[in-house]
Amino acid sequence: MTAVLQTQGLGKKYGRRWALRNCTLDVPAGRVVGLVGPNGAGKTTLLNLAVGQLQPTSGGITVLGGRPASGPEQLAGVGFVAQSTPTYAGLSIAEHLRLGARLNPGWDGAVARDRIGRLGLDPAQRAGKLSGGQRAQLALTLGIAKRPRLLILDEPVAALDPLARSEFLQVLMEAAAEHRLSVVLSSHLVADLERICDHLIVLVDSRVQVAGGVDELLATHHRLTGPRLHPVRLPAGRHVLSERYTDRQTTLIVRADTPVFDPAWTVGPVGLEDLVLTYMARPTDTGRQSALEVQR
Ligand SMILES: Nc1ncnc2c1ncn2[C@@H]1O[C@H](COP(=O)(O)OP(=O)(O)OP(=O)(O)O)[C@@H](O)[C@H]1O
Repeated sequence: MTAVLQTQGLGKKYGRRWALRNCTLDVPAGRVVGLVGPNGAGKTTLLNLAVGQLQPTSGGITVLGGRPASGPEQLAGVGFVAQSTPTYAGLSIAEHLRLGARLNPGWDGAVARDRIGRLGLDPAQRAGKLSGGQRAQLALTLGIAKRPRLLILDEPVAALDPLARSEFLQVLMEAAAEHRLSVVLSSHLVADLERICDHLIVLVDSRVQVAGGVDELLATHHRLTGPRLHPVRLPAGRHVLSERYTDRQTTLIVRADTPVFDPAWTVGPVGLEDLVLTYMARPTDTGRQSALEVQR
């Protein structure tokens, strides 16, 4: 697997407090990768380290094979749409595009103008007068027209209404396919991630709880329902991730790399939302990357 972003024991401390600690992960190239995890898991810290806006306190991070923001090639290769989708309120859309052209050697003016046209935005409009959704689209346009190899987006759609969110994700999906971008997108909205991501990383307390292709994750996780049994015994190779009991019934979420055929259990699929919630609820495995990594 070629990785566009790799961390090894990465940590960032603010004063005496760790925002990210001992984080080890790989982000594969050529994928749209969803980064999900609870509040405070360290997602924003990780993404800011990846774009060189923060410096690590410990451990290492490699982006596109080099140190983040370490030179012109690195800076040109990585696009970033931050949480607040920052734009300059006093500048018009056209001025943003001119600024983009000045600052980015690989700037694709035709892509930028085409996207602004397709969005129906007036180039003379000031960014400060745009709606939240339009501002997010402008920030995304700047990120795409830079023609990076890796585009990183930190919760870009959190403040958008469902329609604006859907339009934003549509543009992102089109750009990822058209320009063969590697994308890392953090979000709490699993349904959105399911729509556009082909790879998922669940980060809890700086640790990767599970990572893998979305199809593989869905194929290897199952909901087993059966009579109340305690303790539960399953054949080797099945990892029980969660157990729920009622008076009569046991429900398990299980990871199994081979199909589960067991007459004692009714086997059903697990949706991505439930899968993410299951891993978010599990205690973190301190000190090493989760053994539950699913590779293509
Ligand atoms: N500038 C800062 N100064 C001090 N502590 C910080 C700072 N930024 C983040 N933290 C702390 O670091 C931890 C990780 O924060 P981070 O924003 O990276 O998490 P997150 O996973 O992005 O959370 P969310 O989903 O809420 O955006 C949190 O406990 C947070 O309070």
